[in-house]
Amino acid sequence: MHHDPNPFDEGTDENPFSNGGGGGVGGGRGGGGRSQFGFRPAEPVGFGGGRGDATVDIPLENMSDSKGKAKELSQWESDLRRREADIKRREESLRSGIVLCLFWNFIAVIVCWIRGGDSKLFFLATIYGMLGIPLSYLMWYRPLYRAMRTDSAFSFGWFFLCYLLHIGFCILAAIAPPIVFRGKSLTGILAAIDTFSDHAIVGIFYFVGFALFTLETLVSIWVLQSDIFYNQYAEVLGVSLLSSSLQVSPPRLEGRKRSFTENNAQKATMAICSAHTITSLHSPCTTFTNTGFGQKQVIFFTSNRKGGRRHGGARTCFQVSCSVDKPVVIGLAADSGCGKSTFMRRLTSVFGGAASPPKGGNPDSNTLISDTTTVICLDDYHSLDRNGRKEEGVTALDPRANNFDLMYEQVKAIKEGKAIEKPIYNHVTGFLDPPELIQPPKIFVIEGLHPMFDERVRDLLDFSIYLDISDDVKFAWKIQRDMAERGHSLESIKASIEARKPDFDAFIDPQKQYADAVIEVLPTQLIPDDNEGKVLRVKLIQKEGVKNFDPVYLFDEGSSISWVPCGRKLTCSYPGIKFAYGPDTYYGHEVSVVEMDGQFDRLDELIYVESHLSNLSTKFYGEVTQQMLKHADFPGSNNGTGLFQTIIGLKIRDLYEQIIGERAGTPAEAAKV
Ligand SMILES: Nc1ncnc2c1ncn2[C@@H]1O[C@H](COP(=O)(O)OP(=O)(O)OP(=O)(O)O)[C@@H](O)[C@H]1O
Ligand SMILES: O=C(CO)[C@H](O)[C@H](O)COP(=O)(O)O
Repeated sequence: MHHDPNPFDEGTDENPFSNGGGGGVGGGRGGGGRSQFGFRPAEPVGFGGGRGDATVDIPLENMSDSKGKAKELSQWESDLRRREADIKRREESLRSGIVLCLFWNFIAVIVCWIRGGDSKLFFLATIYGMLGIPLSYLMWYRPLYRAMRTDSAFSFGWFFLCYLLHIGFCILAAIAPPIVFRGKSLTGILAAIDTFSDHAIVGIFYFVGFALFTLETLVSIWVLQSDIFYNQYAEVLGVSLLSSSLQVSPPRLEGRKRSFTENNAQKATMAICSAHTITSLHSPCTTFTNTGFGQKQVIFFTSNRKGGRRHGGARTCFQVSCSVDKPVVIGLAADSGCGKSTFMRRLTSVFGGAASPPKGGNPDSNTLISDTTTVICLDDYHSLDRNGRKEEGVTALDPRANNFDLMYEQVKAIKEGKAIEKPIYNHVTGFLDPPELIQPPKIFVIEGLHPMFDERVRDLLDFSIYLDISDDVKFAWKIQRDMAERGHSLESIKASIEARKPDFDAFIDPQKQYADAVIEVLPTQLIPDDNEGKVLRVKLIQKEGVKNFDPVYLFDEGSSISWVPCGRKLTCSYPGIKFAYGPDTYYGHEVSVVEMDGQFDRLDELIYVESHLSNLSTKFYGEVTQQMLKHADFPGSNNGTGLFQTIIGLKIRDLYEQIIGERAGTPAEAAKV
């Protein structure tokens, strides 16, 4: 009999090995309909009963990688220092210029006085010189210097006003209108013409003075109006605002540089910056800050050599949006030996890197760091070491053996972008080792027994996952690992599982009600009375209504579906593969459940299954299959555990990108990793 179990696909053969066949799309959402697919009380998901200005943004690059970010900021600062030196040099030449002008004015007036001019001219020229030279220092050179050193807008404003007065005086001197003593106290053009007709020598002195004042005027105006000057200053201002928004002190460039580049992790607060090019009709690019998002964000436009190009009247500027780096925090709960490490390896791989323990640190550290993620193990918050637990007669699962206050304080600190000194529980010795320094990453994962146990810690999580491994499967996995890899006897493994069971039920298992996604691993239903535990039935239980998380679905969102993909497009050997999808309730929450029972024969054919799943948050067609093939040797790659762990990894990447996009006030696209 041919029965097409997939109503949406032509030519899919029935799975000759499946127990009961596919059955097509479940009819209706009534009890009978769903129980058919394993979503009903007969086989509850578990579940606690009941139901349920003309700008165009062009993403240029993302600087939120912490190493890239530090490098970028360090390059930025050295560029800034160079530009600051440029501004200072220019201002120094201008001040030397006015000193020269006034000195020459003094000489020229003395020559004029000697050639029969009025002695009062000499006194006036002396006053100009004596006042002008110190005033230029006090009124604009020093304010500029101060503005650069203290980032004070007031100093900058004062400098600007005095600088305009300086330019005004230079113009007046270069013209020398015949107001006082026929203007001869200043060596401007009118006085030069006047004196030249009387005494050619004096006239020449005056003409030179006129040339000097004119040059000083022109250079001063050029410097002031120059885009470079303006934007350099804007940049000085912008970076100082950025630095102050990051609470970096002292507010000197040297101080900032130290903070950003010397890995002074305890004090420095990191920023996530997204750089975009923006085509702006404003010219030049303007500087502004946006102190939204809890006073922690600064956005400014700036032009530089790379970004300050003009395109048909519009200017391409850099827009740099920075927000204080508050890592996205993920919680992963599971009992020991339930696949947390395997899941973490899959997650890290989704972000394109491998994780390793902190370099040069404790070789028994439980922490894994990659470019994007830092995974800490909550075992490090055991307050009692192995002996301590023995003496007190408590297991590691008992809250009394764990320091939740410290866990909360430290997860909170990381979430605020601060580094922490986290303790280490040494699984080799059973002692608590000296702490290790943990820097805030992009994604901070807390994995272990209790990530959702303490309400304060739970509230810090942006997303939470629970790996729910049924007792039989857990037992099989534990035996496999602890006997083969850790040399434990079968009896000791059994005894350990039994001893932990009451505390597991009391303190670990209840956390699954808080999880945004649960991966539930059960024995297969495809083999009647299976007791081998090799073939698994795995459910991905996804909470509805979680911010930045759109549940994955099969075929048709919200419907109930049972699907046997085996046939022409997917090779299956006994006992075949069966998928199901449908809505349900889980601890009173609306959930969507995707289920896979069985295992893949050929991983490359997974693309066929992938193409029928939606909302996968992949970046390209086939990414799930690619990830699975990449890690074909990881435990669970041939079944739903690997598939759903990979999918959750992609969803976490998507969630991260959305959160960062929101925080930086830029399109989520900009935060893509
Ligand atoms: N999806 C899977 N399919 C089959 N076996 C698995 C799967 N995941 C894990 N295992 C088995 O369980 C063992 C423990 O996995 P893993 O080290 O990832 O768990 P863990 O939760 O990190 O353990 P622990 O907390 O004790 O360090 C693995 O060695 C493997 O034998
Ligand atoms: O449940 C556990 C989580 O990994 C461990 O058993 C607990 O951390 C104690 O470790 P150990 O047995 O090495 O003293």
